[in-house]
Amino acid sequence: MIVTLTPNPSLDRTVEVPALVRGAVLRARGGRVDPGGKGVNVSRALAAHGRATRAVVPVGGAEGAQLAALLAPLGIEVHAVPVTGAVRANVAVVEPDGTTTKLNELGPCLSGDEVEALLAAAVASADGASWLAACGSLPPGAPVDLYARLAEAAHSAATRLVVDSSGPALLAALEAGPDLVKPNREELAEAVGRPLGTLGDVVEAAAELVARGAGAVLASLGADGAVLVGPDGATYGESRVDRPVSTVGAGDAMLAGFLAAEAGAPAATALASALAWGAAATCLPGSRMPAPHDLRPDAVRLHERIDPARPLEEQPR
Ligand SMILES: Nc1ncnc2c1ncn2[C@@H]1O[C@H](COP(=O)(O)OP(=O)(O)OP(=O)(O)O)[C@@H](O)[C@H]1O
Ligand SMILES: O=P(O)(O)OC[C@@]1(O)O[C@H](CO)[C@@H](O)[C@@H]1O
Repeated sequence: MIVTLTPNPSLDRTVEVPALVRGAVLRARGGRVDPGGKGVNVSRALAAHGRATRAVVPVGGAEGAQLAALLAPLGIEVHAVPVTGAVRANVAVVEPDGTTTKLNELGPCLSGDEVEALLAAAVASADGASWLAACGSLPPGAPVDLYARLAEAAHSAATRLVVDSSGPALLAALEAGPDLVKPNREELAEAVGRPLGTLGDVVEAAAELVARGAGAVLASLGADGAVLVGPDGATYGESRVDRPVSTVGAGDAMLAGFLAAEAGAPAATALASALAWGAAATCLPGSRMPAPHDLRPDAVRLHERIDPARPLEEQPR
């Protein structure tokens, strides 16, 4: 069983437009609504592969009811923690070349009691699980050390903790010694306080997070692939996709692929699985999560040695 905690889930509305024009009224050509939030997506990807997963989420308002309704048929055990505020609605505006602009709401303000109820639900759910994946931004009202507070409970239940977050929540979690963190390039750069222009920069930054408390770092690099840095060194691979349809949730699919393969597997096998799931997600609309028939193991290439001077693609500003 893999348990996910998404303290700030969302209804993800994807809107397709001919071109994004500031200040204009844009008529959508198509769209879709997905249940969202990073941990929810990890659970969706695992469930699409027939893996047992439980998603712990706060649920409130009409959006919360819709989120629960969208999750109900997916084969995910949902542990809904009732909250007063409404679950947020995030919008992704997609242009024909796949360029995606995301508008993420702040999320509802949780009361102290609601935060404690969410933490208690995550701790109880994680008992006996192989992994607890604590993912995404924290809603207003949640303390910055929310993920850090999970570490002790997870470890005393012999459950491994992976944290996929950014900014102060990621920094606070590092100090608590999570087994794994999954920053993307921007989040890793922010955590070490310097830009990352080459693969060597990424490996160095990931090693710094290991030195600061993480058991291992799975750094996702968009079109440049991913690096896994742990006690046994660094492994690098990439997954080439000709025309990505939507990269929203690709990092979540990738983390799910890693966790699904990880039990007892060598680091390279888990990384290859992560890359195959991540690449598959980029070929699907909105934040649709890949099923086994969507996987693209042929797109994955693991590198025997890492070229530290290899430049990374220009990062969009
Ligand atoms: N343009 C692309 N071409 C090929 N693979 C991609 C591309 N973008 C993403 N991927 C795959 O998806 C993985 C995750 O991508 P990325 O680093 O963008 O994650 P992320 O920023 O955490 O995404 P999100 O927050 O939307 O889930 C990459 O490591 C790679 O395997
Ligand atoms: O605002 P956060 O919590 O950082 O990210 C939320 C989000 O952008 O992440 C997922 C894609 O990874 C989407 O389902 C969701 O809308």
